[in-house]
Formats: sequence, C-alpha cells, structure tokens
Amino acid sequence: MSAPRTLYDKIWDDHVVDRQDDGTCLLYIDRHLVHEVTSPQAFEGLRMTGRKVRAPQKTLAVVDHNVPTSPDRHLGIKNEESRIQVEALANNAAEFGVEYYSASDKRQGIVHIVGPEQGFTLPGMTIVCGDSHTSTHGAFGALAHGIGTSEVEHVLATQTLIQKKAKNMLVRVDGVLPDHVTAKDIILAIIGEIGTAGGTGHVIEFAGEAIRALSMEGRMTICNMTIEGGARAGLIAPDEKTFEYIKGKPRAPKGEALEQAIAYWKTLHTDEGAHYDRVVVLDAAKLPPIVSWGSSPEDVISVQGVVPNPDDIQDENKRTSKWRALEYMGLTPGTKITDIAVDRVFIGSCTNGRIEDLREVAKVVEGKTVASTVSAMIVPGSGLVKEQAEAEGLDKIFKAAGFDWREPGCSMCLAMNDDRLKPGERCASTSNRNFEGRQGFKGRTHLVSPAMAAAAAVAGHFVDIRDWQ
Ligand SMILES: CC(C)[C@H](C(=O)O)[C@@H](O)C(=O)O
Ligand code: SF4
Repeated sequence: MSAPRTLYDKIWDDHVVDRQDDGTCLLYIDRHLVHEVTSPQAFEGLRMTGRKVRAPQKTLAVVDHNVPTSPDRHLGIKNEESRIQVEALANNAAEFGVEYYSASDKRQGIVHIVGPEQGFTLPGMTIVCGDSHTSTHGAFGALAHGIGTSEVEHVLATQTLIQKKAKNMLVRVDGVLPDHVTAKDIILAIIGEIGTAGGTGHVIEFAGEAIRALSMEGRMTICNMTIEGGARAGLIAPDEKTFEYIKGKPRAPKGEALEQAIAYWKTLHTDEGAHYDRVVVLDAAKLPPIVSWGSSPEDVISVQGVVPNPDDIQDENKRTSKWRALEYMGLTPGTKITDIAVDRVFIGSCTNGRIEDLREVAKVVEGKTVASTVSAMIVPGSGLVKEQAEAEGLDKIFKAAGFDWREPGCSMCLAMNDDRLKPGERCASTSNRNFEGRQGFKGRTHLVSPAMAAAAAVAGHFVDIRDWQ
C-alpha cells in the first residue's frame, strides 16, 4: 500500500514530468487561460525567438480587465494603453492559432468565470493563467494558480511550468451556515482568522460540511480568495455537484468519455490519514455577515460590530498600519458598521459575478429602490451570465430598482477601465481586494457578499441582511 496522499499530492504526482534533486519539478500544464494584461510580452517573446504555441487547443484567450462595460462599448476603447493591450491579444491569438473571445462574443467575460462555464476547467487538471485569481478553478479539484508573464511565455512555448511543491494546509469548515450567511462570508472570515500571509507556502484544501453544502458558484467564491489568504492555490475535492455542473458544458467530455473521466475524478480526494502541515478549523454556524473596514482583506468584522481601535494592537508596526488604514478609509474607531453610509455599490467580479450571485441580489432588491444617495452597478461576470440573468428577468428587477445593468468584464473590481471610484467615494463591493486605490485613486472599498451589497444599495448604509424584510 502506498502512503496516504492529499488531493494536492495526487494532482501534483500525476503531472510531474521531471524532478531534480533539490525538489525543483517540471509540471505538465493541462489548461492555459490568457488575458490581455499579462500576455503581450509573452507572445512577443515567442515571436522574437521564432517559437510557436505548443498546444493551442489547451489555450484559451479572452479580454476582461480593460474592456468597457457600457452599452456603447462596440465603439472602442478610448484609453490608449487599454486599447493597445486588447488589440494585441486579438492579434496574438489570430497569429498563434489560439481560440479568442472578443468583447463582442457572448462567451466573453472574466477569464475565471469563462473557464468553468466553457467546461475548459475540469477536475484533476493543472490550470494556469497570468492572473492571481486563477485559484478560483480549484473549486473543481483542479490545481490552479497564477503565474507571471515570463512563465506565461514558458507555458505557451512548452506547455510545462517549473515549480517546487508547496506544503499541504487544510481549512475545514464544519457545521451549517445560518440563513443569509454565504460563501463570501466564510472566506472573509477565514482570511480574518489566518491573515493575508496565513497560507504562504501552502496549497489550501477546503473541506468540511459547510464547504460540501456549497454550490459550485459558492465554492468558486471560496477558492477565488485563497490568494488573499496568502496561498497561491485552493482546492475542493470534486463530488456529484461538480460532475453535474460540468455535464453539457461546451468543452467538457461527453458520453463514454465523460463516464471514464468521472471514474477518475472520483479518485480525487484526500486519503484517510494523509498528512497536512497545518490545519485550521472554523464553525460555520457561528459566522455572521461580514464587512471589511480597512485596506486589507484581513481587516474584517461582523456587520453587528464596530470599527476596531488599532490602539488595542500590541505590535507597533501593525498598529501604525491599521491606523493608516482607518485614516485612508475615513473611519473612526467605535463607529457601528451599520452606521457607515456608502456612495457606490459594485456587484460583480470573478469573486461574485456569477448567476447565483445575481439571483441573490434580485431577491434582496425586488420591488425596492436604490437610495437616492447611492449609485449602484451590476456587472455580470460573462456574456453567458448576462444572457441567463436576462432570460430569468433579473435585469428588469435590477433596472426597476435603479441599478445600472452593464456588459461583462472586470469593471470596478480594479481601476483599469472606465468604471472607477472618485477620490473619497465609499463603495460596498463584492470583489476581492480593498487595498488603497484598488477601485480608483483614493477610493474606499468595503468587501461584502452580494446580498449585503444589494441591501446597502437600497438602505444607503450597511445593514444586517439577516434583518432584511
Ligand atoms: C491584472 C492582473 C495581473 C491582476 C491579478 O493578477 O490578479 C488582476 O486580475 C487583479 O485582480 O489584481
Ligand atoms: S474581476 Fe478583479 S480579481 Fe477577477 S480577474 Fe478581474 S481584476 Fe482580477
């Protein structure tokens, strides 16, 4: 009998092409997602050395970060830098024979929403992209992580990546989530608990009753923010929900091939007795809806809490940095979270821009109106999410309530396109990052779940979604 292995060990072992004495390995890469921001120099590198893309059929390119989300986006991109990046991807994809979804293709969207939606993301695979939130795909039991531009070039040219194995970490979330508390609250609570460096050097496997109970969308939200917890990859063992989600997706195996694939996917779980280098346990039943108050995703508190006082922190550097965060955020210790008013609401991103998120929002805002002091936008994560939402009539609910209903893209998750905060504006956002300037120069970001963002849009300030009528 071989030694018991974790899910990470198994996927790793299945992809090692070569191993050096110092532990450096060459890993085979099954899927490569490409977007316009981190790929131009990589393609340029291939061109300069006369190399081809080794496996174009395992590569998929899509524009997301720079695309406008306004209805008139077919008129083109005004910002020159953004326009050049988008044009470069279109040209590179054509020149190197890579499938490409342009802004006018209804399959276009945020790369981490598009991969699963197309059945390009499958269990047991190694998946990379020049983007830190590639961790999202770990929700399928795939080993997925972000890579830098020189690695993008390496993968394009060789379909392999040089890697050293990380340590195994388990985050087990036991129990049953209370009503209105979501996957987003779980992952914010985990990051609050372990800190933004908590997962450094590890691959995190998420397990436990509360994780199993999540939909695929919820699992993607969890794995998406693994990177904010310091680990490059997060994993959830595939199960019947995973197989159901995959069935019928355009690029997924079909018929006999699917049956065979499922038989293999069923082996992708951690063996009894396998070793984890670190274990963290949380009780889902105790989790409240969570709001971030500072400029790091670890700065989180219950919606029923108050803005914390940094003077309570022992460590001087940390104390200073949290004071700075409060100053940036324009907040005073002791302020009730529910007394914080917002100017903007952003619902979207690869964390919470999927159909299930939009359904949650619709439930909260149906028949209600966005507060007169708030400007709120909803940005579907992909053209297919948009189409599905419209087929269900969700867009009508959003528009009737006064939300701006947009075209798919990264949008106000990061200030790389026209959607951004003005200096001093405060935003309830369903995205994943809240560092200074993330959503626009001097913009103030509070990370929350879709339902919490929706309720804040209507109330004009944070409210406890558990009390929502
Ligand atoms: C632009 C890109 C490289 C970046 C990332 O790697 O994550 C972006 O997607 C982000 O979320 O900050
Ligand atoms: S939606 Fe945000 S986090 Fe996701 S890939 Fe785009 S910029 Fe990065």
